[in-house]
Amino acid sequence: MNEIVRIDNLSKKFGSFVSVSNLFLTVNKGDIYGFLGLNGSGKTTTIRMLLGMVHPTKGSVSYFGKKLSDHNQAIWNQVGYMVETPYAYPNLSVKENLTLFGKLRGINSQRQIEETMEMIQISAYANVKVKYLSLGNTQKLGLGKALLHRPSILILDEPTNGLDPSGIVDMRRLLYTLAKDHGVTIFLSSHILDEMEKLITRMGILHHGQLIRELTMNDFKAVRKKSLRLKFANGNPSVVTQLKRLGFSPQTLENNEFIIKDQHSVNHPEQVNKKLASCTIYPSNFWVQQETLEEYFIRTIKQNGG
Ligand SMILES: Nc1ncnc2c1ncn2[C@@H]1O[C@H](COP(=O)(O)OP(=O)(O)OP(=O)(O)O)[C@@H](O)[C@H]1O
Repeated sequence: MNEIVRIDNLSKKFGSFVSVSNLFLTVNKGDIYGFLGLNGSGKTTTIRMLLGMVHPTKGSVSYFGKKLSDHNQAIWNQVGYMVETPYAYPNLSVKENLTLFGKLRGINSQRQIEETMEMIQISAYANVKVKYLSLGNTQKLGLGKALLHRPSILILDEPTNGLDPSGIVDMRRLLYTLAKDHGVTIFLSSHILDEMEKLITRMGILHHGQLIRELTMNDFKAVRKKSLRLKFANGNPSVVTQLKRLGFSPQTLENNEFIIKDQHSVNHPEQVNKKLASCTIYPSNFWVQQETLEEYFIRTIKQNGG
């Protein structure tokens, strides 16, 4: 089945405050779905409803076509999650912790524990007590707990929270490997948009509890703004006139930098370069600037009332 999660008209009110409003969303097999939103936009509330930790005011959540309910506990055999820095016993080693958490889930196979440690790339620390682990490795261990029963989908709320830059990159690579090599579908929220840009295959932007945009990474690559940038080593007051004479409509930035935005030029920078050279205009830097996910996210939020 392609559709793993379906969120259908989901809303949550706390008193009169609407935290999540009329949310429709699907997560398909193989997605690495980035759930993006500012602080307080309703991401955690949604994730808690996905995990049955918060009861929706309205709407439903389904996994594999079956609605989440108290009578359908078997669903949790296929779901793994990490919603906050997960607990581990500090005086037990990584392996002892996973063995213990495995037993609580009815998993007694040492092989499965070893395989889990390989999946989360922590085997080198198998015998290290958890209290001596870095935060990055503690988060990996949390992922290991979530993966012990080999779920089809992993739901993660801010998995890189508190990690240093190298821990963040490590976590991104690990999640990519889990999706690519182990076929795990991932739904995750994060604030670190430049990392998300390198990882996710689809995204939903949540704003004031509403899903204001949903698109694939390929859609994003097609719709993001692009412009041609020219930078000159030295100031030349006639550049703008020369560029206009060549048919361009340049905008001037600081530091002898100019932007050309017309689509033909952006799509054919080599033709622009040729024209410039024919008039002995030689920029020291010449490149196509693409809107980053962070810039696109901020633009989308602003278009929706900021
Ligand atoms: N139990 C609660 N009672 C009252 N209001 C709540 C409760 N839980 C969340 N909220 C409110 O709902 C809104 C959404 O909160 P939520 O934690 O889901 O946002 P978030 O997008 O996860 O933010 P962050 O990125 O800061 O974690 C916030 O305004 C928050 O104050």
